[in-house]
Amino acid sequence: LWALRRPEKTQINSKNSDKIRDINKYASRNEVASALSRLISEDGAGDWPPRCAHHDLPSCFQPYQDIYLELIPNMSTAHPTLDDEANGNRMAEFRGSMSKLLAQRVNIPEVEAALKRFEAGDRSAFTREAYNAVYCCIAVCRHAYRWATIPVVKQAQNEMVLDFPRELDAPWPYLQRHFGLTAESGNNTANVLLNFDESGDRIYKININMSDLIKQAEDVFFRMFLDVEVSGFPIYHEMVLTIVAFEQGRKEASLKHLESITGQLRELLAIFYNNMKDTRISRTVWLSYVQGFQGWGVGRMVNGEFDKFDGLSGNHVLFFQAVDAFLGLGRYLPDENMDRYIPVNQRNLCQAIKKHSIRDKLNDSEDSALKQEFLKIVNHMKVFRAAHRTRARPYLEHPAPERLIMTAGKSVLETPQTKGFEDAYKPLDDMLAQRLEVTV
Ligand code: HEM
Repeated sequence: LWALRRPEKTQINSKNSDKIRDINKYASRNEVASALSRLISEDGAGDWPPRCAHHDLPSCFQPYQDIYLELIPNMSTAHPTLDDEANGNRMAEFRGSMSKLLAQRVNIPEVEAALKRFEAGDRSAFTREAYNAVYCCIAVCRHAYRWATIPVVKQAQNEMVLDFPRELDAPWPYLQRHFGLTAESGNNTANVLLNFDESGDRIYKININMSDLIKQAEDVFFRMFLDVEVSGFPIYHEMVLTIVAFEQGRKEASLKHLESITGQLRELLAIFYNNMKDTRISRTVWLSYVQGFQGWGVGRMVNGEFDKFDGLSGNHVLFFQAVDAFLGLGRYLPDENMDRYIPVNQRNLCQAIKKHSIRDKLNDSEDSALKQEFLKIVNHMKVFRAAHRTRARPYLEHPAPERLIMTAGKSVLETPQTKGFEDAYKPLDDMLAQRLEVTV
């Protein structure tokens, strides 16, 4: 019956409507507009950031949401212990309860049949916004099972391969195929961007019964990533207009659009400057309570070699990839990581932006105003990268004796040979320094 009640919405009904119409108008003539239009209609379910129908899940997926919401209050503890056995017991208990409830309530053949119908193009089964909600839900359930206790503890970090309940494995390949990704872990789109409903409330929180300090750190941290894409959208629109105007020889108009990007970029980066600080996101709790859930660090043996997947990183964020492409800079992530963690429509958008980047077509004498404007954007990005580098470190440096040194995006950094934080963190800090250096 629910199939009858949920026709796919094609109508655009958001504050972005005018811009979306504009983008669609250029889509047949311009590759960047076409890639953006596709991202909006497919991954975004008609908008960007993507729409997500968390309160309207197809019935066979409802148990996953119920189980997450039922179990998650038990996941965090205010008193992490260094006792390996006690931690092992906590993990076993959480995983045991989750496996049991999933087995009792989820009907795997129904789940797979619904995903198969969607894959075959049948949108009567569920809408794109419901599909987005399913993606987020299964991804966060997998991450909850992966860590089983927050703060993340060494026992979980030391696992190399982890068997997931069938209910969590069966839908994953369909979802990853749909978004054009290969990782067994979640990613910034699945776990963070899609984790908001239409009113902007975050659905799958991590620390339910913890202190206000922890809850605020969690809320503010994840909200930043949504807000970056909210402010990013009008910039993507202006990127299209800058490129289209330039390609049509309307350089004055192109400059106006570029100037608009510079102004909006300043506001977007303020989201980062205003929030990534101790008073908003406490350094005393971020590492232990906020970051760990989004890590991964397990994998599988492939042809005798261990293949490990990583968790989430700011490097997944579409906006920064798009700006780099617009500036004509090389990519930060290697191909393998793009294919694993970045949805294909986001990859294609950045590729189209890079291909049509107008910066290297500018002529010294005629286009100096455009050149100058691009330099302003470069400077904003340099300031962001320098600030990100100095602000990230104290969060990662904070003591968390229950765990090994780890970032969510690069997994455990520590080996028996590692000599403390400096030593473990150096390669990552070097990557950030290197990225700052190539931002020219
Ligand atoms: C406490 C919070 C944060 C920490 C500890 C942190 C740490 C790091 C580290 C170590 C890297 C390099 C390794 C990697 O690629 O994964 C990185 C990359 C990156 N992070 Fe963060 N990050 C934080 C928050 C953020 C936020 C809020 C954003 C954006 C809204 C962000 C955006 C990026 C980007 C775009 C990169 C790729 C490198 C670049 O483009 O310069 N990070 N982060």
